[in-house]
Amino acid sequence: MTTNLAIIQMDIAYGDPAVNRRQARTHIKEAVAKGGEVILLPEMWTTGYDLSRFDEIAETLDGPTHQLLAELAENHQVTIASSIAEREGEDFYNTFVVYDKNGECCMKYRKAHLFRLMDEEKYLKSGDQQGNFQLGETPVAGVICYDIRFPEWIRTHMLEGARGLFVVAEWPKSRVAHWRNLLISRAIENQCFVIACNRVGADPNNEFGGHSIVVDPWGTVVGEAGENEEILMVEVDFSRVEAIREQIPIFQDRRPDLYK
Ligand SMILES: O=C(O)CCC(=O)C(=O)O
Repeated sequence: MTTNLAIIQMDIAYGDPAVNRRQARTHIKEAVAKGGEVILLPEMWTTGYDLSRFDEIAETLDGPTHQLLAELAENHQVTIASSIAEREGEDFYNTFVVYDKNGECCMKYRKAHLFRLMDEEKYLKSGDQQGNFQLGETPVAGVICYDIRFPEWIRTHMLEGARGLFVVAEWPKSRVAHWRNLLISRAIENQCFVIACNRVGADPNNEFGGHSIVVDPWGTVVGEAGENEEILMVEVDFSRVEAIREQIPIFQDRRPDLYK
């Protein structure tokens, strides 16, 4: 059975959640009209990296963005995933959330590796839980941007049985070659689908690179966006993962007695 993915590669209005919610609503409706069943938006798409204003613009998990995502997921019977600037008391997190077809938040993952180059560690707290979840019958996982530089963290999710890795990002244009190579490597070494959404446009500090991408468990790029706004549509068959894991059984051949 196949799944239709819609990856919304959008620009983000810096520090303006109301504008971004309006844009996202339009993009999500277009993604649904194109047949998207699982819809992915970029990292912290409501706020961008306006970290010093998080006191004003980050949301609790029942805030307006969450209400919007729950409403759209339920009304259109789709799954919607992305990360949102989360407020909990006086603390802030970069949090991956997934809304299922019932409009329920079925997964919450707080970014584990904070990215110093963009000052995340000065404003945010890191999470310490994994991002595994179920997409219907298929076990998958979600991580955020810089997390993909930590293969051991991705492998930890794969050892729980994940067959797909969803990645949301605000990855700068200057390192798009790293983005592509890291994502392709994570797909090959874990024999899983990698489904990654980056933003485009610029904020006061960075220009962002786009190139949202879907890589299959053999490491082949099966869909890739350019450097402008677009909705990347890709159909995937998660059962391919089993076939490739049988062909080259790396999970059986691991030597955890030699390494973690
Ligand atoms: O690792 C990188 O080069 C980019 C990471 C990043 O932009 C982030 O985690 O927000």
